[in-house]
Amino acid sequence: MSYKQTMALTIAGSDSGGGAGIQADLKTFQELNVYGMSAITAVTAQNTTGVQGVYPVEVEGILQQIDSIQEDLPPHAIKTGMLFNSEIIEAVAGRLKNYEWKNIVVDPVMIAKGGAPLLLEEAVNSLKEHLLPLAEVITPNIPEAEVLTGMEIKTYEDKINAIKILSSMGPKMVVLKGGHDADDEESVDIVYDGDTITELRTSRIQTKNTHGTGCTFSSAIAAFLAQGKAPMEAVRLAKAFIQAAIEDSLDIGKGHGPTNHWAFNRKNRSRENHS
Ligand SMILES: Nc1ncnc2c1ncn2[C@@H]1O[C@H](COP(=O)(O)OP(=O)(O)O)[C@@H](O)[C@H]1O
Ligand SMILES: Cc1ncc(COP(=O)(O)O)c(N)n1
Repeated sequence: MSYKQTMALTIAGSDSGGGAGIQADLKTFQELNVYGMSAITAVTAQNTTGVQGVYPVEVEGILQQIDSIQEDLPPHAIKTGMLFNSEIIEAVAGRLKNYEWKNIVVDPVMIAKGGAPLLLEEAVNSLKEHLLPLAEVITPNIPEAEVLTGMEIKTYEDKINAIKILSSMGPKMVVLKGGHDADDEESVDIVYDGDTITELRTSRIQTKNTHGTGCTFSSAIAAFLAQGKAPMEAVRLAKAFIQAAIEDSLDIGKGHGPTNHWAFNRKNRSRENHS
């Protein structure tokens, strides 16, 4: 019997603690029945309390990983996470363009939850100029959207203005994530496809265990795109995936524990068993 295996690639940094970065991405792909591949851009020494070290991989080594994948295992979707500096961003963007890869999700990772920089300041313009225009979906959180647009985002009106500026930078869809609005009773992600604004609302879960939420969310979007879902549907499903993963987050480590990648399937299975 022939079976089309869906495949996705993450181009991102490694989190030794397993909760964010490449590790979160591969766990998400696996849970969503998507064969996961990785091109590692940087190795971080990291755990739930913070980032203890950052070691970028040489650009040649990053490109070789991408070339090896393209030659033998072309992906149906790609997600980018931590890219660290402008040299890496421009090299990766060059390959994405040359290989004409579709279904690119760009998570513009800048700062780890504990405050450690995962992107150098000098790299912000490269991100805007070279990577955002290639994206099907970008997923900035509010601080990242402030850096990318150069504006302060406080009110709902600010969010809508920022989304429109981000959209003018070239991605087909912008998802402005609401995880950082700690006072809000809901976690509201605002989606803009260049035409319509859609709000995705879920109840805010009171937990300190949110390490890797952004990585997990963006890789879930990539997995659903790889499966052939339309972008809006992929974002809606990813929001359900991350909600379940935070609801059931893992209270491990001394700091911000990771989300639970099994939770979405477990929830769906128990729903099926009860119907
Ligand atoms: N406490 C929470 N309760 C419910 N959803 C959350 C919570 N924190 C984050 N999210 C969701 O997780 C996803 C990632 O958002 P966010 O935490 O803002 O990203 P990042 O990790 O990049 O800062 C978004 O869909 C957001 O709405
Ligand atoms: C290697 C790596 N990449 C990304 C993040 C951001 O994590 P989050 O999803 O919590 O914003 C991280 N902490 N480490």
